[in-house]
Amino acid sequence: MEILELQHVSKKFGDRQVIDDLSFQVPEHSVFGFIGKNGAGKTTTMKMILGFLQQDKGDIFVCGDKVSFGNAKTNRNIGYLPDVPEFYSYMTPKEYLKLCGEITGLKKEVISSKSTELLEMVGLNGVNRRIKGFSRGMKQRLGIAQALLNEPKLLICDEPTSALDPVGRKEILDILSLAREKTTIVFSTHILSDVERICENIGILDQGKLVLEGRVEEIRERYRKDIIRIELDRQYPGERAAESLKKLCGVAEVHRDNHVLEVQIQNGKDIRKDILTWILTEEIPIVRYEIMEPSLESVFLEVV
Ligand SMILES: Nc1ncnc2c1ncn2[C@@H]1O[C@H](COP(=O)(O)OP(=O)(O)OP(=O)(O)O)[C@@H](O)[C@H]1O
Repeated sequence: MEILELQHVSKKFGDRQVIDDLSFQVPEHSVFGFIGKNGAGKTTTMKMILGFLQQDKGDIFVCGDKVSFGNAKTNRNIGYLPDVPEFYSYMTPKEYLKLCGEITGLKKEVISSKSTELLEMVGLNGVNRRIKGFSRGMKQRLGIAQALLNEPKLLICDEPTSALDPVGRKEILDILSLAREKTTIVFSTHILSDVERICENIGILDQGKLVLEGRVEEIRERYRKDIIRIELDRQYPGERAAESLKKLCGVAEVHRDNHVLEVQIQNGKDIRKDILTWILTEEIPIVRYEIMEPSLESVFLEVV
């Protein structure tokens, strides 16, 4: 089942077309990376999904129900983590979750057990300090616990890792990986290594249009460039190896950076075995032989 579906959504601010005929679907229990440069339209899209902003054209469905501007009905299925979550800073995490649970009408026992479970999950159980002294990472973790309190079917996170250091980012990504067992996650970002770590599906937004969408594995396969990287022993003359490789049938180009050769293979040819045979027959001393996978970063730079 699709938890989120956008159909031909468009939005203008004044004369500026910020979202342009945007359509995508997010299947249940997946993590969808919504990628785009600053100003690409990610936050605008999230606000329309939450019914905070009205689109000019198109429809949005959450768990099959149509989102209508200003009506919070579909938001009962959504947990939202804004990029900079705000809290009552004089409260402790437990007090804050209790307040949130009471506002949304959860039963006392449910609030207590869910708070303990979620604070445990985000590594804040037993932290009885006021939120005021929390680091950014701790605030993001508490924000995730709060967003999951109502057991939403969809968790929307707006740039949850952008302001964090590598340790804080890893903590958030680990927590989101755990949360995906209970919910479906859409998270916006421009940090592509984060996406590679936890997303099955991505959509790349550029100037309000979705320029690429699909499963990460399939996209990598589609953008594979058939490059083989060979690292030679430093004693061996790299130039001689490069010249010899260029003569091999099926090699399109050889780029050399000192003792590292990058071999571009002609389209559609599979000469991996021939290169290995060449290494053996020419007695080329190698340190490493690697078939290069395209990174999402290189794909991103190619499509935007
Ligand atoms: N209320 C508004 N009125 C006018 N223009 C707006 C409004 N909100 C956003 N914009 C413009 O729309 C464009 C998309 O903004 P949006 O915040 O959706 O981008 P984003 O992808 O989330 O970027 P960032 O990563 O910087 O948050 C930007 O050019 C922004 O200046």
